[in-house]
Amino acid sequence: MSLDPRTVTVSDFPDWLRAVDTGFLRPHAATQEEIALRLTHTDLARVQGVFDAGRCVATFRSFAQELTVVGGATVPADAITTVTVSPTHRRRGLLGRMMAVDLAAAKERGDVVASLIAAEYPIYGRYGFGPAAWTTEWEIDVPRAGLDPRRPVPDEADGGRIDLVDGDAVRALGPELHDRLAARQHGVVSRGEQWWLRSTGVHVPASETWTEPFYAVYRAADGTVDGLVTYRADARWGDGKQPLNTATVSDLIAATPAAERVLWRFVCSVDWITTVRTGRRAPDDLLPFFLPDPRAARVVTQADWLWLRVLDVPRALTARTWDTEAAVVLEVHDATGLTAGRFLLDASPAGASCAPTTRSADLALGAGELATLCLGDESVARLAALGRVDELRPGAVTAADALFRAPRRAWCPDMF
Ligand SMILES: CC(=O)SCCNC(=O)CCNC(=O)[C@H](O)C(C)(C)COP(=O)(O)OP(=O)(O)OC[C@H]1O[C@@H](n2cnc3c(N)ncnc32)[C@H](O)[C@@H]1OP(=O)(O)O
Repeated sequence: MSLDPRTVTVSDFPDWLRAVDTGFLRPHAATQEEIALRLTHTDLARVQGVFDAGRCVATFRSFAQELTVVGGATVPADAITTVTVSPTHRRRGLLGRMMAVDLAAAKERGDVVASLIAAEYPIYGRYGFGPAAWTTEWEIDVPRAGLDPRRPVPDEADGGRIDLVDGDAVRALGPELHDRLAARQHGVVSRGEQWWLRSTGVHVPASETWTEPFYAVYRAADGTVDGLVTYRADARWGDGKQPLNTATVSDLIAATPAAERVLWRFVCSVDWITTVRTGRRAPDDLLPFFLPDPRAARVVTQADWLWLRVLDVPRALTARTWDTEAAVVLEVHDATGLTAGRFLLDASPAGASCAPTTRSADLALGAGELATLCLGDESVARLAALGRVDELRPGAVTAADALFRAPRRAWCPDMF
């Protein structure tokens, strides 16, 4: 089999899109207009394909992204997406080949991490990725929640207000609000203009069906837009006259916990809504505790979500903040060589330094474990108990465990 791996050209692009649809098991429906539109915002230099007798059989794309790390700073990330290999060509190393090309380019460019949402858990660990942010979805049994249906939301004491708005308003208000979320929540990834156009129904691929959602913004007492929720409702009735509607939230972002509280209570207060599906939230989301009976929020999904791969150890570890003080020498094993080495991390609440060292190592770990730890969402002690972090100096696990932890869980609200 003579295969041609290459960077995709404009003339390759329609067949490349066809191959993506094949890999993701969906009917190929892209129109000429859609293909032309996608080309306007696709950096072809970062689109790879493998061709067999002129036909695309493998796809891979990356794009520039900013990732918020612990403490609110952002680092440049190499966001990987649309990874597919045709079922006729799987398990011949095509993904491995495309991944190596992309990660080498990302490292060369100066990206600090690579990021992706893994379709299946077993795929990406071998490339040095690890799950760095998990996600939880709840279903709220509204009648059980104990909220008072006679009260307006927000109540008068709040002083703020909620307005139903349209997609134009969301595109106007959303980016600034999202910037404020990103500044306070590690794990958040940047949303470019395309994200807003797609999520408000302006640019929807032909393979997807668009249903116009409801959008509501929360303005605090001083008029600042502090929150935005997007939800859709079904039309289920029991006995023909008993409303049993479910509201499914596709996005709820807020700049303050007070705004989160008002918006969740608002969705639960909509007449006819008896069930609320929350969409992807952080595992430690405040949501259940906004309800008088937190047990009314039942976990329906809990899973790994954002996977990271560290490309630059010193920059990944110095960009974040640290709540305690410790110096630890990490021996990083990385079969690809991208980050292998021994690094002295000297961290304190005042800042951190991290650089290659010849000192003896305190802890040994793989690149995937480092990725899993870097947003503070996993415990060093747990990884040590699993045999995935080796303690080389007594006490190092305890010290590193306290050091790496973040006050709140990481949260990546987006699929990309
Ligand atoms: C970020 C994203 O886009 S996530 C979406 C990923 N894509 C999909 O899930 C679509 C359906 N699946 C596919 O298209 C393909 O099976 C892919 C892309 C996942 C893998 O492509 P392949 O070319 O078969 O992978 P490749 O041959 O390079 O395999 C590399 C290794 O990963 C392993 N591997 C690949 N996919 C899987 C999987 N789904 N489960 C377990 N192991 C896997 C292979 O066995 C191989 O292992 P080895 O190195 O020990 O021999």
